[in-house]
Amino acid sequence: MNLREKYNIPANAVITIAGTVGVGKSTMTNALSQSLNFRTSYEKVDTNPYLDKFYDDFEKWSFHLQIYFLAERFKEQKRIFEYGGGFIQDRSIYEDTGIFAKMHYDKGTMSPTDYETYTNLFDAMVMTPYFPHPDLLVYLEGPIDDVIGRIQERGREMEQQTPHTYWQEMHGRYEDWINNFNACPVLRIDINDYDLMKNPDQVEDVVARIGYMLEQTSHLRK
Ligand SMILES: Nc1ncnc2c1ncn2[C@@H]1O[C@H](COP(=O)(O)OP(=O)(O)O)[C@@H](O)[C@H]1O
Ligand SMILES: Nc1ncnc2c1ncn2[C@H]1C[C@H](O)[C@@H](COP(=O)(O)O)O1
Repeated sequence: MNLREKYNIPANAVITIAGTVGVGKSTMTNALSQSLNFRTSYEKVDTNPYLDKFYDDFEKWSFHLQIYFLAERFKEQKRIFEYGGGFIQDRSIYEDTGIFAKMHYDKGTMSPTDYETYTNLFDAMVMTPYFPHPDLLVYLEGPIDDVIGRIQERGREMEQQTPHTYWQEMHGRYEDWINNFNACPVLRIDINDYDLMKNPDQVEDVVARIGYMLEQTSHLRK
């Protein structure tokens, strides 16, 4: 019996992994998709035509980048729907508006007009009864120093050169955001409770918790 069957996880479940930059979403996405035999939906960083420019000049590029991410995530959402689920998604669409766009607007690096245009578009596309929400959002959290350590270790130059205050601000915002998030059920995971790099077998604990959480919230899907 595979782990998906062992922990009663429906074959059509859609599980999204959320959390701040560098916290370990892609690593978790990869581990879960392998153990559940699910498809993946990754954020494509290397082919993003705006990301480098954005880190170089937030003010100039934040609107372009948000529109790009929104289009990419919406296409992915469609793909997940067309396959009928069975996906692990690396980052949720909710973080684009709830964390990134809002933070840049609040900090003055996205203009009020651009922010309004973006949020209008986001709400029209996503906040409708037709938009399928994930069955579960797995939220990865951990101390800011660990997160910054991982960003440095991963080695994306644009992120390494970004001041630590940017990541600290984001980290604080994530805590507030998740405490108020209610679009779908949430499973919170402390990154120091697992080390999937050193002990890949620990993914079974995560799968067990996901199975339990999906069972507890199954009435929401019927
Ligand atoms: N459990 C872990 N322990 C130690 N390092 C980790 C762990 N999970 C991820 N990492 C490392 O942290 C960095 C960021 O991980 P990644 O999965 O790319 O994060 P995200 O997708 O959230 O930005 C990578 O260098 C990765 O190898
Ligand atoms: N919506 C976004 N706005 C700005 N920057 C974003 C957004 N979504 C992702 N990013 C950035 C943050 C990182 O530099 C890369 C990839 O994120 P990661 O958390 O490492 O998967 O894209």
